[in-house]
Amino acid sequence: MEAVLGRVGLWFLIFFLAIAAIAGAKDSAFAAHATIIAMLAFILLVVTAGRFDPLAKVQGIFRIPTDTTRYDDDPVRWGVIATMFWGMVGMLAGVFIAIQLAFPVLNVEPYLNFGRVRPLHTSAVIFAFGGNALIATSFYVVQRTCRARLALPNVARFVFWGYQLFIVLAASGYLMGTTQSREYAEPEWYVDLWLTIVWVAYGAVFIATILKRKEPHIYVANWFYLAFIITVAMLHIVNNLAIPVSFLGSKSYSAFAGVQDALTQWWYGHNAVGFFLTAGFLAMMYYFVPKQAERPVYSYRLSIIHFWSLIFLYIWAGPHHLHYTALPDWAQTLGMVFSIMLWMPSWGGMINGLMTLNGAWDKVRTDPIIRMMVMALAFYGMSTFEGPVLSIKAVNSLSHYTDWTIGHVHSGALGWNGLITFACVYYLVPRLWRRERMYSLRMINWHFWLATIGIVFYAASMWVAGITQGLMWREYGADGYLVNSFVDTVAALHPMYLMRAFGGGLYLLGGAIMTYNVWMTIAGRLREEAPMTQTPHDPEADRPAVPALAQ
Ligand code: HEM
Ligand code: HEM
Ligand SMILES: [Cu+2]
Repeated sequence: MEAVLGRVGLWFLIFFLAIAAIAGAKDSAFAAHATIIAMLAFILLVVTAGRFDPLAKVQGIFRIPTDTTRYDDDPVRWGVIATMFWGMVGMLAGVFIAIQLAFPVLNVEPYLNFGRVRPLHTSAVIFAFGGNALIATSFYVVQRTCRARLALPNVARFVFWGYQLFIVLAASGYLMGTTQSREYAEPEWYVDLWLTIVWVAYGAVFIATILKRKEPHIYVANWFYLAFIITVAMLHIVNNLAIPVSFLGSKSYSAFAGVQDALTQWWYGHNAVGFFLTAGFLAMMYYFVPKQAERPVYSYRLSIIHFWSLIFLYIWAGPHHLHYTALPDWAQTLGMVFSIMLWMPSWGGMINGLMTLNGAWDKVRTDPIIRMMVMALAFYGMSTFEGPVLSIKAVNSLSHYTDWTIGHVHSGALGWNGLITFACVYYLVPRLWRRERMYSLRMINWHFWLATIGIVFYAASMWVAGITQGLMWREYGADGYLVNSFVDTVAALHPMYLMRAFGGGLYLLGGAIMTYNVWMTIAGRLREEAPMTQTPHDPEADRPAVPALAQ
């Protein structure tokens, strides 16, 4: 009873403070966010006071089995559902902005213009889709590899819900036009503070679980998760150092200015790629690829070597985003050199993943989940080859500001992050909901092909678009004047933008098939379908020869 009263008091306090914040708000976005908090606190207040358990309802709708195993998997199940949900939102936003670039009339002012939906897309896919996948898989993996139940179970639940609140505040903020204008870190100061609290809690749960492990060894996947959690905390805090104009308004000013600010932003931005989109996803690879292939990791020694070299090199490569800017020349060259060196540890990871399939390569033909993992690793290898090439100053003078960068981003994002996440979800759902297998393996195969063909359309059209742009911008006539105006290049890109939108559409369609497949699996259904392999065989030839002779 006292516990209930205590929680009612807490929600009431938050509700009261939020109402006060609405009353004193300096701008409408801050007031809107305070309203969201007030509504949330009010709902939780009523729910707690009424002793009504909405979580039980949610568990029922998603048929979440009550946990009787030795592992605490509820936050993992919610995380998988959140991954699917935000993935669809983010990809839908991606397709929408892709179509906007082909047909500018679709810029619906003010809420759905390109400038507001673009960060919605990038944050939804990276932080909401990727972030939920990382949190969910890390909670799953750390328990298995440490043979320990999740430490601080209540904090783990706070991490999940707190992170969803962060996503909602960030996304709604973008649509209302509040932004710090820092790429991949657009949310304003109070949303950043909230994320800091959630992230520290996340680190606490993860580290505490490792500390109570019953397995003496710390498996390499946990090293990657740990590097991801700690480094992202550091990046997030430093990049977002800012002074709010008012404690009741959304506007703030960065602690840095000029070229220092630029360098801080790309130290952050580049390492968001290195530690969020790479180290975290390599952790997924190190657990789920060996599991699905039923083979040990190819080389444990290689995993250690490429781990340390990856984290040491990544942190210095940020200046490759600032070639030919006010940044000192030596710093640009430093960024370029470290980027080229990064090729090796990156490929170390890819090789370790691919070679884990040694002796199991036939599974690429028979197992659509393995096939997806192999394609993810192939794209990881491709984008980490392309990256060092783009970092070379001579290449960057052509590629920078063009769609080549966008193509590079998406071969990594769609090919590597997207495909490895899908494969992990396909691995997890039957296990988490205790089903025999996914509802349909053939649908996984469809998803694989739609996604792969979609990426090919995306990357190929952006290479052509980028090089076209780059060459048109630097074309001089005999008179010494530029030949093309900017709008000429825009017109030239139209067909490429249509192809990109088409490719993105295929990728999204694959995601929709996956959502259906996951939904049906959770509902406990199994699709009647022919097996995935139809290797022709002669039944006569299979009959043992000896009994025939004995006749
Ligand atoms: C359905 C698939 C997708 C489509 C159609 C799509 C489309 C787009 C478009 C049109 C842009 C803006 C490009 C520009 O400003 O010229 C963009 C940017 C971006 N997208 Fe996607 N996207 C998709 C999926 C994803 C996924 C799954 C991720 C990450 C996991 C991702 C990460 C990014 C990033 C990081 C940027 C910013 C790139 C930069 O600033 O250089 N996208 N996307
Ligand atoms: C060895 C690894 C890699 C290196 C050296 C590298 C290098 C680069 C370079 C030189 C650029 C262009 C900078 C510019 O001209 O503005 C770039 C952009 C980018 N790369 Fe990579 N890349 C690597 C791997 C990846 C991977 C695996 C991903 C995604 C999963 C990725 C995501 C991005 C993003 C999001 C941008 C665009 C940033 C922006 O301007 O908004 N990179 N990268
Ligand atoms: Cu970079």
